[in-house]
Amino acid sequence: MGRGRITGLAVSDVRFPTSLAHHGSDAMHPDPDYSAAYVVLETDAPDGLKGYGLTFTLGKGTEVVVCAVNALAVHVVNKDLDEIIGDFRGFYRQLTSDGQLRWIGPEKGAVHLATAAVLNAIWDLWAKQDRKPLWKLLVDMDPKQLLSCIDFRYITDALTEEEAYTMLQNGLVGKSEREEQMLKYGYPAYTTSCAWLGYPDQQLKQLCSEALKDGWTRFKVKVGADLQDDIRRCKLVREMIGPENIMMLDANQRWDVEEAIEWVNKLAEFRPLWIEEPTSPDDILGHATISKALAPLGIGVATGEQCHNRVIFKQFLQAQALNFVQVDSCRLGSVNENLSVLLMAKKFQVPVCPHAGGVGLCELVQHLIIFDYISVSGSLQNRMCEYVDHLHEHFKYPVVIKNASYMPPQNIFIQYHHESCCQQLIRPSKRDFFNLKGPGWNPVRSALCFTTLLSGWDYCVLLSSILVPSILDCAICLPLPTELKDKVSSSTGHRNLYIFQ
Ligand SMILES: C[C@H](O)[C@@H](O)CC(=O)C(=O)O
Ligand SMILES: [Mg+2]
Repeated sequence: MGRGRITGLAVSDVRFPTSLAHHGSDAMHPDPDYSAAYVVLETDAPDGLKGYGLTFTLGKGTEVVVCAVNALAVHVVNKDLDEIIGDFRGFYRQLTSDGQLRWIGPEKGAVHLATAAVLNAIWDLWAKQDRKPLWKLLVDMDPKQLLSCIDFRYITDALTEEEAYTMLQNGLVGKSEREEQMLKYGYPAYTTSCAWLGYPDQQLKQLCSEALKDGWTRFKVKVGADLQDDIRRCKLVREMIGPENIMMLDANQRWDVEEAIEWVNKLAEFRPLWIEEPTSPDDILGHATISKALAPLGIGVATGEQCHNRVIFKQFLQAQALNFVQVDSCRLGSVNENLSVLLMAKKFQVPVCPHAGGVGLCELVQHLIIFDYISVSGSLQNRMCEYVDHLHEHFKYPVVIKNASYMPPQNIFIQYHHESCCQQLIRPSKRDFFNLKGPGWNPVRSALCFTTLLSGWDYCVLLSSILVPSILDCAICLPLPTELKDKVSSSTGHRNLYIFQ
């Protein structure tokens, strides 16, 4: 029996007000609202099978990506899944080389983010129909079929399909032992959740202390806005984690090239393993200059979360401009394009340490990096996957972290979205409401907040009663306090902030 047909595509603009608690804040994104353009593909399968995919955004602009997803729908709806999977490279090109849409790309920007969300949902369907988690679908896949999903256009001067095939064949040696190892110990991770730039020192110290108790040994610290603040916070973290544990820095594209070199030299005393995104993600030669200048200090350069396609990564690798490849599972053209970057990184012998600072990114990228270890890199040396501790409760199969490692998902599904979860995704949990409090919240203020909903309010947040939390789940419409309203509207950029549908 065939895999059926895609009969419908729905896309939601889902936002979480993480900026109000400074979660995810950095030197260039002080107020991120972790958000997603969330795609649901319906099929004519008798069991009503659906595919779920997302791409990650920071709030404003999600509506643009949603429009782009709808613009791509013409290539997706009424398509036969067997045809897609049977020529996945061709389907990838249909989405990325639409004769008109490519003009607002190509393979970058909102259309490429939208392509990622749609293709992630296709991979979700494939994994579900084969009743395997995505990592296992990829590990078990015949190398020729795996390569048939990749568009090698523009990268054959760095990696040919034949070279990639040889790599995958070589990767068969020791594969089952590495799979056993992953099932037993998981994939090593590092945490960014202790040291977002907007966190006060007290919160940073408390989170570091908790993370150390939980077994974390690798910590990423946000830097780049103020040198003295960076020195103070890096000193604090290094003192908390001790000389043996690993620290990384992340400047989120804040500096010019020379400025980056000078600034990192002044933070070298804290012995960071890498400086992440020291300058523009478009400046490949700039990264090469920084990498060369910092090499004598033993500080590597990492980048990738805003590198929009395989061609950029190809040039970073060819120019020896980075020491750590940080693929973003939802920015590149889904699994298809991520595979090409994993294979190029292997060829250039540069470790992949994926980006995962965003809603849903951990849930997806764990599959890619576990596959990478088992079937491509075969090494854990200088390799680790980012973990951030935000919003996992909204996923039907949230990531499982044990001893600071990603445990391979065992469920048959791709583990990151399910319809009931979709409702949750659209509906922040009480925890998100409490996050809405931001610093200085107290029960008195929440009590003052209680008023009946006046019609015409632009902003409201439906939430269960916070007087008797988790018992009375009656939804009470509440107006947001003015200062919160201003902050939220400034972060969302449009007047009608509604978090529910
Ligand atoms: C705005 C995002 O939270 C960003 O700071 C994440 C990031 O750079 C990372 O996780 O690395
Ligand atoms: Mg980063």
